[in-house]
Amino acid sequence: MTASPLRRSLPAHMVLETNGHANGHANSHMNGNGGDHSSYGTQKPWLVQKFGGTSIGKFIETITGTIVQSYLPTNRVVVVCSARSSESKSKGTTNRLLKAAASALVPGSIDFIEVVQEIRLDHLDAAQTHISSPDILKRVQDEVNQDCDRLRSFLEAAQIIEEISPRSKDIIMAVGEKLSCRIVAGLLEDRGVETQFVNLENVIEAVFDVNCLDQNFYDYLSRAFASAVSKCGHRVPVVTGFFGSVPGSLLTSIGRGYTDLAAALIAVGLDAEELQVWKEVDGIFTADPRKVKNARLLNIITPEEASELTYYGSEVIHPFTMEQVIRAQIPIRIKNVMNPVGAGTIIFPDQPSGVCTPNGRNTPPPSSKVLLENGYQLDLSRRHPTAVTIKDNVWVLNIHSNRKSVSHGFFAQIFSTLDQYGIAVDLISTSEVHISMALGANVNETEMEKAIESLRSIGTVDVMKEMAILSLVGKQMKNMVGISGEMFSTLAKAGVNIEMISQGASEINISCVILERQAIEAMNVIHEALLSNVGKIAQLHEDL
Ligand SMILES: Nc1ncnc2c1ncn2[C@@H]1O[C@H](COP(=O)(O)OP(=O)(O)O)[C@@H](O)[C@H]1O
Ligand SMILES: N[C@@H](CC(=O)OP(=O)(O)O)C(=O)O
Repeated sequence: MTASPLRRSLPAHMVLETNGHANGHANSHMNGNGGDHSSYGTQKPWLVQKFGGTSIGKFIETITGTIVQSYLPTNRVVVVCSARSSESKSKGTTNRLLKAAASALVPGSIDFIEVVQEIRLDHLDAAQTHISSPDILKRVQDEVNQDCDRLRSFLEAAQIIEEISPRSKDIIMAVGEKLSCRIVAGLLEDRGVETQFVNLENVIEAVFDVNCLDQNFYDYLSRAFASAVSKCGHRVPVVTGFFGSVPGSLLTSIGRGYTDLAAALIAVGLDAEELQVWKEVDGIFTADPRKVKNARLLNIITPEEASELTYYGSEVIHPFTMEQVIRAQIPIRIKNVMNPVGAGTIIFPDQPSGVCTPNGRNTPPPSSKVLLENGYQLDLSRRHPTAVTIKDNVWVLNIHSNRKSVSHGFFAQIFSTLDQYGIAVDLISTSEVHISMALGANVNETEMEKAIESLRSIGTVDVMKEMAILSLVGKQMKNMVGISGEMFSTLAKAGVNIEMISQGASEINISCVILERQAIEAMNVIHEALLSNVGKIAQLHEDL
């Protein structure tokens, strides 16, 4: 066990040396006394902590006064910040910045000036409220004012040229993470922790093809990020979760929630012992705890399960995060800023022993065993589903081919049309002349209508809106005879009409499309039947 009150020990193999191969370039700025490259603490393992925007907005005192500090005796901590949201993400700084960008494009509009001022005041107010040292406060205020002045000039220039490219939008969005880091670093300094502000905005120097954001790209990023972070010496790096310049733009290529990925890549580059994603929920539950009263906290979950859950509605962590960290065999732990002593949920692979990691290291035996030996009460061998999730706001498209002959080319035409309008398909079910697709309606409605119009040249198209995808996820489900039968008969008994079924594309997920208005009820009955009494369910499958 380590000295920290908040964490339990991790397997010895996860305590690793500092990365020696980082070769990226950092645009880091000194905060305070400058960098110290002394060897202080170099033996301590790296721990990467990512804090979401609403956590920084609401719980900055706990983060800077308790959470970060409690790990300093045992770890070299890296703090990665999202843009602040003082109420909810929808009213947060990133959304305000995107609103300002849109308003700057309206000729003659001065709304963006007001938005910049709101952002400025929000951050100045946070600094004033929480920082007691006049010197530190003055420095943070100057930094906030400078960032906001630059932002305003940038938006004014954009209005003159009447253009905001995807790259410019990224530059605008980056201000959110910079301001957030200024405040967090200032508060930590105020509480006696030496910090260094690290801006990842200009770290990517190599040119990558937008169509080729492959593993080489992510490996490059993790090296570059680690290089920037490891220049901080004994200071705690406070790192912008924004990183640029991603080919095709960060917003388009990675999407919102990119800070999780930044933290994951830093953890990989530093060979960290753990990546902690701090949220306002105790971890990953058997169902959304806001919607299912009896949802249980899961102490461990595999990355595959976590990915399925995030893609299908339980967006606890950005889906790209898992693969990167897991490739490097680094556990991810979801923890709650409102309950820092809680163990959280650990996301960790259950690969067989002796698997070689990409850097050639021979990994020790499977995680659950190793973790158990080290004091965790974890078990990945559950013989019941792991969780149920719903994704709302889904559209279903049923297309019936108007061809009278063989159907080749039918699917190709459909997918090229969807591609043209940037529409992603969540679920699919087909016959030779018929296709049903569930589409996550995060797409632009106008684009969707245009795509549907275009698809009508291929066949008859029926559209159903206000649908939801219900997914039952579990690593062990492939071995559970009759589980889909139980799922669908449970739904039938509750009077839930099933529009479409998809099973088999992923061995660990059974999904169906239902009416959105029945989604919460459906999730609750499935939870009650298949996830509440897990002892009984396991026994049932043992008997089968
Ligand atoms: N299976 C699940 N386990 C935990 N949280 C879930 C799950 N499904 C959905 N959620 C929701 O995801 C949200 C994630 O936590 P939160 O920190 O509040 O989000 P954000 O970082 O987006 O502000 C929670 O509000 C929770 O209700
Ligand atoms: N600020 C960004 C990045 C992010 O990761 O946010 P959060 O960690 O609060 O989900 C966004 O709003 O998308």
